Amino acid sequence: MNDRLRDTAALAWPVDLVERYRPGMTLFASPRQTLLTEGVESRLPACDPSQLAQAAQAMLDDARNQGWPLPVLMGAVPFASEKPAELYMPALVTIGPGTNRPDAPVTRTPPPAERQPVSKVLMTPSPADYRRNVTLALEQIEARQLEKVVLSRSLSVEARVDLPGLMQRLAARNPLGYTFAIDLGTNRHLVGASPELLLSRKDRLVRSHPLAGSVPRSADPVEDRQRAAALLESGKDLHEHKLVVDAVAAGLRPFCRELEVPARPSLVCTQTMWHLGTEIRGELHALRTSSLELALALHPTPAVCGHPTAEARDFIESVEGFDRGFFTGLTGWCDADGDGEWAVTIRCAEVSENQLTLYAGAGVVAGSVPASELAETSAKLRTMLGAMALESVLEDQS
Ligand SMILES: C=C(O[C@H]1C=CC=C(C(=O)O)[C@@H]1O)C(=O)O
Repeated sequence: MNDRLRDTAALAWPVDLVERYRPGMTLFASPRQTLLTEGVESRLPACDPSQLAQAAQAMLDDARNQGWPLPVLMGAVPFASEKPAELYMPALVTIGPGTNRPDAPVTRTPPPAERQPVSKVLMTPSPADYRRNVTLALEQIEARQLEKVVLSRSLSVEARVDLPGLMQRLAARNPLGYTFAIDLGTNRHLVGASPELLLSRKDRLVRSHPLAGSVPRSADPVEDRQRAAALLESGKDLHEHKLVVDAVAAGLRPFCRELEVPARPSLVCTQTMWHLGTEIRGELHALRTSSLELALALHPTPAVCGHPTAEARDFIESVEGFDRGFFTGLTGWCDADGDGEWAVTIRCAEVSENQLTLYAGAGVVAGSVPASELAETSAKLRTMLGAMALESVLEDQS
């Protein structure tokens, strides 16, 4: 085997790869498989965004022609896909089993997060401005300018992050989701634990698992189950969800000879949230359509932007007050055969030396309540804050 690709599937549990992660590497752990990469062989040069998937495929084909057994491209595409993506072919890829193996722990007991002093907490927009943004969105919805828009906020904190420990805790808490740490260069990392699959491709089989319509979990088990049951019956949330499912199905249909779209969503839960989710499966017409091409064809879905897309994007730009960067973009990998997995970049943070920026958003449709959307974004922020013992920063902010 070429020494640039190590396949440890027969030997390792995901635990081994997650524990081996160090800053500067890239980790992408999913129920299907875990990839840990080191070094950068080549970076995809900036190109016309409409040519991104073709440029990526050309780079992977070149590498294969030079004798690599199965070249892989990893990285992240920002929310605004006209901005530069961070996609590269790693020098060394280690592939291990996925996190969804009942016989295999995702991590041994992860090291506990150490409490630490935090300073300079900045929320953009402020909680009051976020509620005001939701009210403005509801006016646009009432005036039929929009049907749905996803509004988010960012939280910057000055704090030091122990990235290896954080990745072990996130992976242990997110065995059915997508745990990632992408090296963005110059000491910056994009890290997260996303519950949402934008697109996965294995041979002709494609899968997408959009989530939309959510409620925070409760510590009281009875109340927790009641909230989940109410979500499944909520007309507002079912409408918010259907907009996403319809868009994903419409995006995949031209590429697929068969597409299965369940009529009703099911419940998906994380440590902090209940979501409505629908798993969509399709069979591709043509094997040359890569996972990256499919993922870019779907992006941005109404789970992160809104409906209609262009109007929602303009509204987000006019009120949100910060650059989303990679948040609500896509993160994952694609190999030279076109197989790959792309998660929606949510429940995430950008980490640099001693600065941390976290993000969370919520879908607004007719019937949304500003205070509930604010509470939903706080609960979503707790995915990352909880894994860093930083939940207290929300106390004065939500
Ligand atoms: C934009 C986020 O969540 C999306 C994904 C799942 C459920 C969502 C919702 O119910 O609003 C959002 O569409 C986020 O977590 O920051």
